[in-house]
Amino acid sequence: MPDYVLGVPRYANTAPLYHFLEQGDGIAFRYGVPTELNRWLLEGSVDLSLVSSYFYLANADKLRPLPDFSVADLGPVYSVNLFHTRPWRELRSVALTTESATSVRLLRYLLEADGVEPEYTGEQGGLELLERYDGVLLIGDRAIATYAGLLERIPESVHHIPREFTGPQGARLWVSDLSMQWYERTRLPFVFAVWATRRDEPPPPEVVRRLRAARSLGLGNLAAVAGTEAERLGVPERLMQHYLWNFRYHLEAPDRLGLQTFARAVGLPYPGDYWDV
Ligand SMILES: C=C(O[C@@H]1C=C(C(=O)O)C=C[C@H]1O)C(=O)O
Repeated sequence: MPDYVLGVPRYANTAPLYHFLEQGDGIAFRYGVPTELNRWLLEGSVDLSLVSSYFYLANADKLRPLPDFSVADLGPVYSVNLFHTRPWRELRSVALTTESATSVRLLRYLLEADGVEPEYTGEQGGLELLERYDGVLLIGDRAIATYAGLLERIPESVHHIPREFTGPQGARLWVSDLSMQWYERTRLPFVFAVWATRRDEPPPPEVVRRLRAARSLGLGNLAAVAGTEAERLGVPERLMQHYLWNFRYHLEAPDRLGLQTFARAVGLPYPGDYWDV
């Protein structure tokens, strides 16, 4: 039998889900950025994948999620950030990460809601893009590493997260956390990703059992996961721990409501049907 292929973004924020999942015994991983994984799942080159929530919603006629897995947050996420050198309401040009489907759509929604309509350009890169754009949207490892690089010291509490910095050439640099903005508008969690399969290919229960066991181990040993990821990214371990314990990995009722509210916000249907597994 060929291996059952899991699509995994190699991001610190997903590591608690797969750090303790062994490849082998019928399971293989394929790593990619979310936009690649989205495509691979539809094309059939992965079988069960973490996919961008927006991509799932836009393709809900073809995809179906697991009932109890998410990459979500209530309030700040720290790694889905618009870094900008002009105030939010005065943005004219924004460079968008090409790694994400969800955060790109979320940013557009949030800016439109405030009557802001900059020109958007897909770009790969980091803060150096601010030489050419008023803002740059980053997600995942690049976003958390960039944010960590700006911090002078590690905040002691989630209530003390600096949002204003001095950027290149002494200019003001703002960091807008999109999940926090979503929370301020809706008071709901924001779901960034779900595990999904194609609708005609139910997930094998044994694979789901192994995923759940791996998540239990990952969350139960978060310090170990954070240590590995902090070293990989070169960010302080305490910051990585703080970052990871803030995620919601279980797609609970408030997360589903957040997902449904996001669907409505962007004009997509919310099927709300999950695998019974
Ligand atoms: C919160 C994040 O979650 C990720 C964001 C995704 C997206 O925007 O498409 C997809 C997978 C998640 O792991 C992040 O990477 O910062």
